[in-house]
Amino acid sequence: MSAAEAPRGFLRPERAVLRLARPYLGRLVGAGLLAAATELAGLLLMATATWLLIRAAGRPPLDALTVAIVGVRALAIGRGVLRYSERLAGHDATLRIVTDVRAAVFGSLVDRPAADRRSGDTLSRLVSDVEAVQDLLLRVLVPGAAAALVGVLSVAGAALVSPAAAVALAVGLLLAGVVLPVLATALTRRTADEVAPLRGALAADAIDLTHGAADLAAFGATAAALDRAADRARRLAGLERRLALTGWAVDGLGVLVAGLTSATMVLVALRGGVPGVLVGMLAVGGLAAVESALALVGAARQWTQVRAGLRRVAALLPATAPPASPAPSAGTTPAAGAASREGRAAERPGPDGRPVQTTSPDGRPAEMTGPDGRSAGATSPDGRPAGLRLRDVRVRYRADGPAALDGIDLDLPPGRRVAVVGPSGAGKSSLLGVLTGALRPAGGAVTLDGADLSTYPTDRLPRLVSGLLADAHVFHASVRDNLLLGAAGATEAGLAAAAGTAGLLDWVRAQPEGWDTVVGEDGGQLSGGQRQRLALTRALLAAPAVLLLDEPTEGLDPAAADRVLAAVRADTPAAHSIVLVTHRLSGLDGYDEILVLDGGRVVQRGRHAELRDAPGWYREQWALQEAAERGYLAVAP
Ligand SMILES: Nc1ncnc2c1ncn2[C@@H]1O[C@H](COP(=O)(O)OP(=O)(O)OP(=O)(O)O)[C@@H](O)[C@H]1O
Repeated sequence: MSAAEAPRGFLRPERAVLRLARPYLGRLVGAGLLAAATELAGLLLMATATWLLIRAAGRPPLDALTVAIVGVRALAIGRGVLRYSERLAGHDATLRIVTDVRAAVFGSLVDRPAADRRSGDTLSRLVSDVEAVQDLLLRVLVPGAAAALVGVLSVAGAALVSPAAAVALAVGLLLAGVVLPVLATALTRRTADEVAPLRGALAADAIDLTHGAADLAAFGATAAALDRAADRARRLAGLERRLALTGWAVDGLGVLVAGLTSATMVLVALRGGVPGVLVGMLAVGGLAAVESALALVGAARQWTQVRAGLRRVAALLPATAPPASPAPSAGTTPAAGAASREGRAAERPGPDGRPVQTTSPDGRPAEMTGPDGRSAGATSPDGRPAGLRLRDVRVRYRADGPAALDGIDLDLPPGRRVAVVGPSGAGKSSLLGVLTGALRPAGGAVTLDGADLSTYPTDRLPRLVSGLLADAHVFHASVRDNLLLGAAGATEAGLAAAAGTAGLLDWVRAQPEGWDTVVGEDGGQLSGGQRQRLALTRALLAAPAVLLLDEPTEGLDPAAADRVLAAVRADTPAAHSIVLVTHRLSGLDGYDEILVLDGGRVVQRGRHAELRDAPGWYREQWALQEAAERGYLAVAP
């Protein structure tokens, strides 16, 4: 939720939350009184112990000390009992209130349109944001109220002994309980405001770097993404150091205020002729009172930290302003850095650290180059680069397990379009894994323009061979940033062309934010089909020389799938080859070769018309899909 969604106005979020606390007001006040009694017991304990020590130094008869000795013991034990009771009462009241708040938030979320309910966001509101309510009550309100009450009572107590000392104490308490908390909040607010989104962005980085590792590697963007995450971690560490330093400085000032208050009380009491024993009690009592007021510094810090969560919770509670549409939050665009906006220089650093143009976003074919970056060595008889070649490739995931690929031969000269089909588990995705270099074959040879694929640097290979692989990760970033991952310098016209091919353009244009629409964690704000179209657009925009597509139309209805596949084939530059893995056999008639895999072996290969007429898996599947689709078309609107 954006800050725009938060209810505004003085203490509006706090008031909205506390409205739900009304039925438990008695319990809350009880907890506050117990907290104040605990602090007072501590203060009286110090004062009584001081009186006892000073009197005992004069060796009076034991009878004269008995009451004080019993008082010290009773206060020491009583303070522990009071502290325990206060915790019990405070948590009891707070957990009851939090239960009600959680129920109200849950009810409000359920009533919202599904599009507004991102899973991560929903969970965060129910868990961490509602915990902000708990912190407000237990760490801000209860200790704050207790410190204020103890302050008033201790000033009144001091006034009975010495009005001048009471004035000094009141000034000390104001400094410790009002000025220092305000100062601490003012000094840390801006830094604390930067820390929260940065932590969120770093958490999103962690998810994208793990879940999106395959996609980052496929587009050669791993190093850049790691650099960005490291940079964010460095910035966060710097901010947290600054917060800690400010905290220490404020704590130091607190100790100074306590010492100065106590010293001033002693001086004015002595000048006023107060007896020595009472002066000692004033000095120690003053120290204890200021120390309990210093708890307000921590409470104020806590308050600034929980306000963002409180605002989000308050926005969902009844009788608050209806929430506005969510806006993209800053700092949660991990892929954003990978891809910069149009107009900004957006090149990816090459292996030597200098920027390189990684793709051909305008649709020009990426040039086939050898592992050393120079133009390709081996050429086919007609003089064109030889492209990818697989010979007798074998893949085994476990040494003692069955072969996932067994004796695969494949030629992919530039411009060739090959489809790979077969039953589930036949080895189709494994074949793509071999082509990207992600899977090292146990036997056979994989060459790209005559050079062994494994000799290509990992940052160069993705520019030549990449695409839409299984379970493509969609980053918690804008549509634009998700797309620019594979083609950092792409223009808006390039984005529109690729999105048009994948059938995403109309949706993008219909969004108020257009290319800047944030798609949510793992594309959670998109439908399955939109998510797939986005991943396909990204693959098309990267425009590698060998485009790999693993089930690119998954989640699309048959008619849309046919449209997208035809557009992809038509719009892919003629010199680029395509390897399409699909369960769908329609639309394959334009492919140069279709491989039917089963149990890791090529059981049939040829063009669509040949395979359709030959007995085997392909013909059976074709007949089944035809019949199913005739049924679909008969009922489709
Ligand atoms: N990471 C892995 N570890 C172990 N075995 C694997 C792994 N990935 C795939 N396999 C096995 O290799 C074989 C081929 O799997 P692959 O994913 O290539 O098939 P597929 O044709 O793409 O299947 P589908 O159409 O269901 O996606 C299967 O028997 C599968 O169980």
